[in-house]
Amino acid sequence: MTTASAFLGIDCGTQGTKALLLQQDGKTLGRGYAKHDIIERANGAREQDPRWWVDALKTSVAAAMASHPNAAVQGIGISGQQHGLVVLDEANEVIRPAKLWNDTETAPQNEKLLTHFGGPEAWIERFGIVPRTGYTVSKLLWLKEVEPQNFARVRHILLPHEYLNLWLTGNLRAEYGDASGTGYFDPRSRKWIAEVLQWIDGGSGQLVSALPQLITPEDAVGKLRPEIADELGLPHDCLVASGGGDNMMGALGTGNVKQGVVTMSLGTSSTVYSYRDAPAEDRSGNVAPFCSSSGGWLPLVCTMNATNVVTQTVELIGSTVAALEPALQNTPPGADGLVWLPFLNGERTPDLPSARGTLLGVSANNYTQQHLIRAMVEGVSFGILAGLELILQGAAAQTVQLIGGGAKSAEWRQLLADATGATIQVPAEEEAGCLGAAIQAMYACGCAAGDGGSFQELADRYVRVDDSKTARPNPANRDLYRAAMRAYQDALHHQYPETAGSSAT
Ligand SMILES: Nc1ncnc2c1ncn2[C@@H]1O[C@H](COP(=O)(O)OP(=O)(O)O)[C@@H](O)[C@H]1O
Ligand SMILES: O=C(CO)[C@@H](O)[C@H](O)COP(=O)(O)O
Repeated sequence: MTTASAFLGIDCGTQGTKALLLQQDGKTLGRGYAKHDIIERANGAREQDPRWWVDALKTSVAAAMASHPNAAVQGIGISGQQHGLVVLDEANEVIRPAKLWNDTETAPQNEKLLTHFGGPEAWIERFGIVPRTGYTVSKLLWLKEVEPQNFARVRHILLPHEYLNLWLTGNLRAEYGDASGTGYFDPRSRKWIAEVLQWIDGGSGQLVSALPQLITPEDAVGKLRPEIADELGLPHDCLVASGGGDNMMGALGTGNVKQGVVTMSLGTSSTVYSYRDAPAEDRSGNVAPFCSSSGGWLPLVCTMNATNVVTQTVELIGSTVAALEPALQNTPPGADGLVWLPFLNGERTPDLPSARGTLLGVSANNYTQQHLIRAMVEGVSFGILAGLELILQGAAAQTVQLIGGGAKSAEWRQLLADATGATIQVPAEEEAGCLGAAIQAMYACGCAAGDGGSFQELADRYVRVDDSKTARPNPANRDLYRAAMRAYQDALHHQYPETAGSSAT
């Protein structure tokens, strides 16, 4: 009897790493999870040591393999939080903790980069992207200015999923999707922007020579290093796919590989994205013009404050995420006038890297824990719903695939359905980043090509909706949410007048 092939999809998110062991027939064989620490400083620094991700990968893979230690794992795909800067010396050793996608300490450096090359319009014309604080590029300039000794030691620059691929295979590689979030990669031509890197390193060539080799998202990075295969208990011929950014892998895992599909993720960040056959061009920088990891593009809007705000709020009131359900049931849309701008650590969209949170409209009749929870969920939601409008370019939302930790909340799903008028669907595989990474591993191993297939064919085979979680809009609530969203926008413009008139709000 031949053993069925299996694939590992691993998602290194901000709060933790998840592993999914999937049999080729679609059966889930196991899952694992390991939490990450995060270094947070009041100046906006958000950092993690890349070696923590390796430890979390080992723990989560061990848990996923626990009940099938002899699974015939043919391929691995790694999905990773985007934009983090991993810097390595000539021995491939980590020089300092990685500054993450939600680090706002580098806002001054981002401003310098924008200005030096002529502002947002000029960036779009010349490079196809407007860098926002959080993208990798400002972290490089920050390192040069603030830690010159560390900068001088840099020989390799990698993103989080690329670092894990290096650990697995020994190979330094990048693929288009995640590379397109660096700010030094032109998403139109799919080439590195040497000019920007040369300005940062003063023309020494240090940074260009530190770039990993680019491969297509269909290519593999290589085979597991034998000692790593032994440590993880995996076959020596197991292939490591290119992997990619967590949003690109989330797209594969939600069937977002053709035009018209919309995915929203409520993780530490909230994101909304929709596959396109042509590059996006948004001169404001609100819509990130990223490449997809399926041959096209993935315009995306990201806010920096989502389930991190949920976690901190429920902890503050000595509760758990279960508190969301009664709070949303027992309070009306608009939270009786309580508005929360949830910018705990600055914001990317709207472009307010130095912003902090604001509670407005506190009164005797809304000063309750349940109102606070509703105002928090509404604040997080209304921010990303403004992004949904940008992604849809004026079209009405019909159906949205909802993923990430927040998708677990039935009342939050209903709020999104009522506020948008769209049907909110949740994929049967909640860990869409893991599924997307496993799908990519299957692709790299020829599981689709063998059938003359494509990512679309694999998505058709493996992506399912969990109908029991579908939320349909209640028209009775639409006007209430319209008013609540207007109140949120008014509060935003009041607090941050520079956002008035911006399309991201
Ligand atoms: N039932 C729930 N309702 C609302 N939020 C939830 C629920 N379950 C988990 N979460 C939130 O989701 C978070 C994890 O989201 P996740 O998408 O895994 O984040 P990341 O990928 O950034 O690590 C948790 O920390 C928690 O705040
Ligand atoms: O910065 C972005 C997208 O541009 C974030 O979406 C990160 O990719 C982090 O993702 P999560 O940890 O929230 O899943």
